Amino acid sequence: TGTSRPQRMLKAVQKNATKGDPQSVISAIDYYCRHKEWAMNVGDDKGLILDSVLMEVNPSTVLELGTYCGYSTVRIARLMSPGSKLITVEFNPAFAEVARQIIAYAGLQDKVTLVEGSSGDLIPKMKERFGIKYFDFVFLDHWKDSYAPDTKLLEDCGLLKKGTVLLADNVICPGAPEYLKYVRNSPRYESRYYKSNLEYTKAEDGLEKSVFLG
Ligand SMILES: O=c1[nH]cnc2c(O)cc(-c3ccc(F)cc3)c(-c3ccc(F)cc3)c12
Ligand SMILES: [Mg+2]
Repeated sequence: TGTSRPQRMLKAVQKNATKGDPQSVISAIDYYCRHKEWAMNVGDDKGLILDSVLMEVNPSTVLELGTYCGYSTVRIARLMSPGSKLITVEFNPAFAEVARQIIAYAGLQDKVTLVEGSSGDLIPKMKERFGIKYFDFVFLDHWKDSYAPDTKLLEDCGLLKKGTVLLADNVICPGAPEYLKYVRNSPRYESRYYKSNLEYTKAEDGLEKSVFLG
């Protein structure tokens, strides 16, 4: 055994980024994944769309499903106002361990609570464990088959309010057809597709933005 891809990504951040500078962490990861070793970060193309939707919402509470190495966690938290909170859920302990270090290297650990476990188990515990009433913004980037069930679970747990924005990665590649059917056909959502590219490639992918109407 040797190092894992996430561990090599962390090394690249520690070598090439400046501690406490989130933009340099983002650039170091994008450079590494574009020129050295591909990895499933949302990336710089889709990342610009994530940034603009996030800034439009200016959320006080954010839920991220799927931390991986913390790239999108850093992208989101760097744009959040003082006092706002981001909860990010990661199932894989090895990913979570690297993500904690990348988030800390960016200096964003005070805004971010990283929780290890399954989204299906953790979503019903958000209110009691983290004192969350509602999420203003949800970034779905964990596993395509979980997007629809987890969205219904967020509704059932009363964690969405009128105006909450859901933004889902990979709705084309690898694709989340059941999720798209759900949010595009439900009268409770206003949805639109942002066409882009699969991270660090020329393949098409995109983000689906869905506003909960209450
Ligand atoms: O699973 C993912 N979660 C969150 N974001 C992902 C992402 O941004 C990209 C990919 C992805 C990987 C390889 C490829 F050729 C195309 C797309 C995946 C993914 C899909 C199927 C897999 F079997 C394992 C990874 C994920
Ligand atoms: Mg993704």
